[in-house]
Amino acid sequence: MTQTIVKASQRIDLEKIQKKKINLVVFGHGNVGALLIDQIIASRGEIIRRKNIELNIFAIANSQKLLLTRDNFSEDWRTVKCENENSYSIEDITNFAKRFNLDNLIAIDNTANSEFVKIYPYLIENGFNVVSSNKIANTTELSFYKDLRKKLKDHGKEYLYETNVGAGLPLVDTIKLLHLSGENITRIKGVFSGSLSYLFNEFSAKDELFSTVLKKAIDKGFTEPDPREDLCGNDVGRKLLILARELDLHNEIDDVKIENLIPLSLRLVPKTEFFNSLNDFDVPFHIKRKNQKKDHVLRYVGELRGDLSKNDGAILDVRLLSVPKNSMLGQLKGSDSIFEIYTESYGKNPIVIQGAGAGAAVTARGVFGDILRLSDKLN
Ligand SMILES: NC(=O)C1=CN([C@@H]2O[C@H](COP(=O)(O)OP(=O)(O)OC[C@H]3O[C@@H](n4cnc5c(N)ncnc54)[C@H](OP(=O)(O)O)[C@@H]3O)[C@@H](O)[C@H]2O)C=CC1
Ligand SMILES: N[C@@H](CC=O)C(=O)O
Repeated sequence: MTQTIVKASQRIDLEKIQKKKINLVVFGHGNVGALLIDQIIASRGEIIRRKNIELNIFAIANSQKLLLTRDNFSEDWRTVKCENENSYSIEDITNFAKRFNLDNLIAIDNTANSEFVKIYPYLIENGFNVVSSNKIANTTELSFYKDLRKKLKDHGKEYLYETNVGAGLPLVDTIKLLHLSGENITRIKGVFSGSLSYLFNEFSAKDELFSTVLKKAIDKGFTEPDPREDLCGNDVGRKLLILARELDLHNEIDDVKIENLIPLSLRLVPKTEFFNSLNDFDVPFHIKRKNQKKDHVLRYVGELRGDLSKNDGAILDVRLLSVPKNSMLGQLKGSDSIFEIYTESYGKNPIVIQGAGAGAAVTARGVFGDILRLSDKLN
């Protein structure tokens, strides 16, 4: 009997020794970040059991406050008292990791902040890999994009961002693999935005006001933290640019020709005035809906085409189109995105990736997928 107990405890100790511990800091705990933290905490035991990988969230931060723990945060992380209520510096996190010899570090960016991405190089220098739902680092100047990749290479670190295009859909990885394997991608076309997909799918199918459907899209968490980023076309423009750069094309965001959906009268007004004036969308979009051919619907479509064998040969555009209801794009429902990927080997029939293109839960799940993929690679 005694012998059995000793053996059992020895086995548990051995499991502890073999367990791979991954140390995570989560920046941003809004719609996506908070769900991600909940998902990780809920799946922690199962991941230890199945993969022998222990996901340890040791830091959670927003723009003001930082929570740090030597143990893993648990379900009650929202009620944990912050010791420093006012501000923190990024060094508080890197120093904490050094002090407690934390390795296998992953920094997760669930902000939409354009300044925050400037911290990536510092994080990488200090031993962090990066996973991000934030699209900014991949869509600022090409020089930053390239320097970041060089920094990653120099420090042997990884940067994963599958959720940058198509939320939880396996799109970036598919494009990356096709391109790496020498497959010539000739064109990518689709409805890249989950929120605008929802907006036009609902608006085209029902007799509702544009502003009513828009408010629903915002409430459902499909839009960017600032929904004007979706409506002006920037978010779809960024997604196109991210895919273009995956194909080694040397484009900048200004190369994307974007049809801005915001009425001229609302383009320069302050945010509160914008949200108080959503009715200004109603008449112009009612006219667009009414003036279509029979059995046609509105879709906001992104397209990457041109001579993709040349670094500067791509044509990138984002337009509101009226398409036949029974076409592939016309049949979209809910917040589904659709991506048609045309390649040389697949000929006229594209590879099609379709599914929920927005929403906090699917996005958090996609970020979680990147964390697991990265965890597998770490020692
Ligand atoms: N919703 C979706 O379907 C999808 C979203 N994404 C991306 O996910 C990201 C997050 O979106 P969402 O959760 O809706 O955004 P939210 O606005 O809900 O949350 C953003 C979070 O980031 C924090 N934050 C802002 N600036 C900083 C900073 N400098 N340092 C640390 N934290 C900061 C905010 O904190 P504070 O409150 O202090 O400002 C907040 O906690 C965005 O980049 C979005 O593009 C990607 C794919 C799909
Ligand atoms: N606002 C975006 C969210 C994901 O990137 C969208 O609507 O697709």
